[in-house]
Amino acid sequence: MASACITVGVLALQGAFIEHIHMLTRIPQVKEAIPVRTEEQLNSVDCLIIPGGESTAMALIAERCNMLEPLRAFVQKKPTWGTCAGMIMLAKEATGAKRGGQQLFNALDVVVQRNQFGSQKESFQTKLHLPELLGDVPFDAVFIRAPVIAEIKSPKVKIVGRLEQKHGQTEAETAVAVVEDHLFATAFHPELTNDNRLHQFFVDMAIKHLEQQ
Ligand SMILES: NC(=O)CC[C@H](N)C(=O)O
Repeated sequence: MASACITVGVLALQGAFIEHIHMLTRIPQVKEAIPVRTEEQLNSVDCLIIPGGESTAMALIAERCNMLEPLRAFVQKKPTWGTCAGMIMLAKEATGAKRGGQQLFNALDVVVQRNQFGSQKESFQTKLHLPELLGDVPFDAVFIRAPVIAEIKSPKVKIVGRLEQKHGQTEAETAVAVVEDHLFATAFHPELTNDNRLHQFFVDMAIKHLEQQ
């Protein structure tokens, strides 16, 4: 595959997908960034971003559109980045899920805790260092009713970002960004800043993974 041309899909069933598409238009290696709502669109992309929003709603819509199984199959193999609600969807397990449980895409071998910081008004912005991904320059991370990684279930999961300060009940050092093989997950919303370095990281990661296939 020529490394200057991948098609990135952004799951567009619910949530902040437009913002991701705007960020991706600034990445030179992205040939096209498309909203994904159908199986046909999913089959046409090289990698996928699952945006923030509301994971319970996203799961219900995915089920209603017959997208649950195609998405589960996709994320097993293809590079995928889940942000906030997208991170919850990517996980194998979520605590604080709605009563009766909620459908997940079951790929990332972690337990996520939903709504770790409380309600919308407990949203906050904080600087995070992600040294393996971004070197020394911190990233302004926006947390909106955000989850955290509560438990890591496999040695393949690498923590690449941790909270630097305590927030309410949540301790400093809590994991908020992880990589596992072809999967990347962040508890915050990188598409709501002007900083596209994490989008660049994901595109580079996806290209590397696809070249190894
Ligand atoms: N900003 C977000 O994506 C919030 C996630 C939401 N609290 C959920 O459980 O799905």
